[in-house]
Amino acid sequence: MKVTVVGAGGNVGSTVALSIAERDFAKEVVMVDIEKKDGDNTFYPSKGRALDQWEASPISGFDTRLTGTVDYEDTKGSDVCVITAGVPRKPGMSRDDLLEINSKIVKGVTEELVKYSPDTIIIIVSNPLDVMTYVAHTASGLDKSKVMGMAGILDTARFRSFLAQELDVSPKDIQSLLMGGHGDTMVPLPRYTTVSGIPVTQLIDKDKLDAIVERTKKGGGEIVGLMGTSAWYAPGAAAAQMVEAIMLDQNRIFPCAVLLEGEYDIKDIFLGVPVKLGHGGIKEIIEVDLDESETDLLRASEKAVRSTLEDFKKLMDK
Ligand SMILES: NC(=O)c1ccc[n+]([C@@H]2O[C@H](COP(=O)([O-])OP(=O)(O)OC[C@H]3O[C@@H](n4cnc5c(N)ncnc54)[C@H](O)[C@@H]3O)[C@@H](O)[C@H]2O)c1
Ligand SMILES: O=C(O)C[C@H](O)C(=O)O
Repeated sequence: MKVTVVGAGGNVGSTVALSIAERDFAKEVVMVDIEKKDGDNTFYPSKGRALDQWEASPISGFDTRLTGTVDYEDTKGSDVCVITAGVPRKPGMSRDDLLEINSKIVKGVTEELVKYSPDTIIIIVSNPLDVMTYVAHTASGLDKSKVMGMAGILDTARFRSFLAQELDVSPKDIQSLLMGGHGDTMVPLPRYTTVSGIPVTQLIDKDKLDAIVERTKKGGGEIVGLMGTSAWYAPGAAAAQMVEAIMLDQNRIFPCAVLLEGEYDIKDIFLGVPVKLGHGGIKEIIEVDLDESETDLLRASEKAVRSTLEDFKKLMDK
């Protein structure tokens, strides 16, 4: 029950680590980041954040050991590794603008991780998400069931939280599905959204629902506009939920970015679809019926991700 989080000296990574610790199912969370120089000083953000979080254990009541490091040897034998290493976007940027810098980081980090944990499961968080998951899969040599991207849980959580606010109901009672890439072309699916089993379309006007769908698609950008950098609380909780589902073999159904090989008539890219998560990683890709307009939206999202993937391949050829 060992988890590694790389990029854990930063915002999302440290939140993933704390969220895992607070759930108290893992024995150990190793937090990796690089050292930072400032003049004559050298700082170790992953060690600092790990120590600060471990000091919260008596108050929050968890046993999960949090340790910080810059040495991959300490990650040896990890069951699950979460990669949040990379640069977040700033206002005016798209996630795709991070392609060049983050692909180098994710490739390097993945190679280090599999050196010490050749059977691990990898969850990618770094953006642009769908292509970074492709990069990690290629660099790791791991089976496709063991490499996945976190985005759909976050995006559906945004959709669910906005609906809960509009309907004045508990967010816990809203279930939803969302597919496609983690960008503005993502495809929230109101037809697969219910409030305790009641189709949401029966509870809310079409205009209001359409506005909430649009807000969800731009949910990441809304936070960037407010903070000058991207979100971490909801993304951190979402990645921790995936780790928990895998390690406790919960067989939970979540939308995750996975390698498609013909499912939904899509091949050779990572894209968000519903999957069953448990021991071993992705146990099953679930194919749901989509109507014509939903299929068109998924195709458009596939096209957008494919275009970023082509850009990545061109970078590799340079
Ligand atoms: N998938 C999602 O839904 C989602 C949500 C939020 C953020 N993100 C992405 O997650 C990434 C991290 O965001 P953040 O807000 O935590 O940024 P951050 O700057 O706070 O943290 C990133 C950390 O990565 C570290 N890092 C950089 N290069 C590294 C390397 N080679 N090895 C180890 N660590 C390295 C940095 O030192 C930094 O501490 C960004 O790419 C962001 O776009 C994705
Ligand atoms: O929006 C971003 O750049 C970060 C992340 O993908 C998000 O959706 O919050």
